[in-house]
Amino acid sequence: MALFFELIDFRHSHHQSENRPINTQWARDSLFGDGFFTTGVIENHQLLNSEYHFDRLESGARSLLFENFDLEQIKNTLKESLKTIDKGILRLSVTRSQAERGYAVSKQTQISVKLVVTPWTSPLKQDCMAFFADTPVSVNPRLAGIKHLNRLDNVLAANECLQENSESIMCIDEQVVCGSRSNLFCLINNIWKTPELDLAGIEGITRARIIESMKKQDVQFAVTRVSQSDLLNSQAAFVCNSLLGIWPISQIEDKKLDANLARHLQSQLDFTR
Ligand SMILES: C=C(O[C@@H]1C=C(C(=O)O)C=C[C@H]1N)C(=O)O
Repeated sequence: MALFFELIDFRHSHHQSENRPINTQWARDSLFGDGFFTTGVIENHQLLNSEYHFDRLESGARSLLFENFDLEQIKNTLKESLKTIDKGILRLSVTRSQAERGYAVSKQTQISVKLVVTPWTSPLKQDCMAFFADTPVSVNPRLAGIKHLNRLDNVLAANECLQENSESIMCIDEQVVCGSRSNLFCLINNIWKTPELDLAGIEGITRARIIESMKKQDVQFAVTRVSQSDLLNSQAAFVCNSLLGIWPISQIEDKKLDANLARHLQSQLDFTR
């Protein structure tokens, strides 16, 4: 496949750096993964669980020091955009560009928001077959929890999945953190445990909604350290994300799990995506 080359020569730009037009600035998403995003389901012209998505965007802007981040403008633009879109999958990405090169964020940055909508695809009918990824999850307490644009560890872990209904479980040494594209819960001694995300991983919207439902329904749960041995010896487990909802795991490595216990929880919580 032919390569696509692009040469950008800023040397003779007549614009002073502070007011260089956006199309001649350094786009920091492609250069450094500088930005954050959210992925959600559009139904009846609405972003499902929108408040959770907006909270995530607010948190990402705060954590990555995106000054002058205007969430209200995003909400209004999204509302207008969805007037012509009744159903689909939304990816909303936020990044910034600037005239100066280098890692440091300049005083004059231009924030840009990209909305990409793709057709809705129903989740798989088969249960999830999970395995421990060879790719470790990236550890950084300052970035833990944020759905930032630096997802190469997830990319490599997702590429380890050889079947459509498989999910690779990303770890820090023996500690389970998340799936390549999901969060994880497992049932141990009748307590649903989900890994703490203080060092790595993404605080998923679906994970947050499940925890809230568990609190309301008085289902025993814990946000805690989960070892690979804990998961292998669990009664049941599932992964979740904004597109999958709850996806029961029927096998982790060569250990069979009771996927019906995850389905029972789903009906107990009356949880839909
Ligand atoms: C990476 C995106 O979204 C995440 C990835 C998946 C996936 O790979 O199936 C699904 C939902 C999100 N956790 C994205 O570009 O939307």
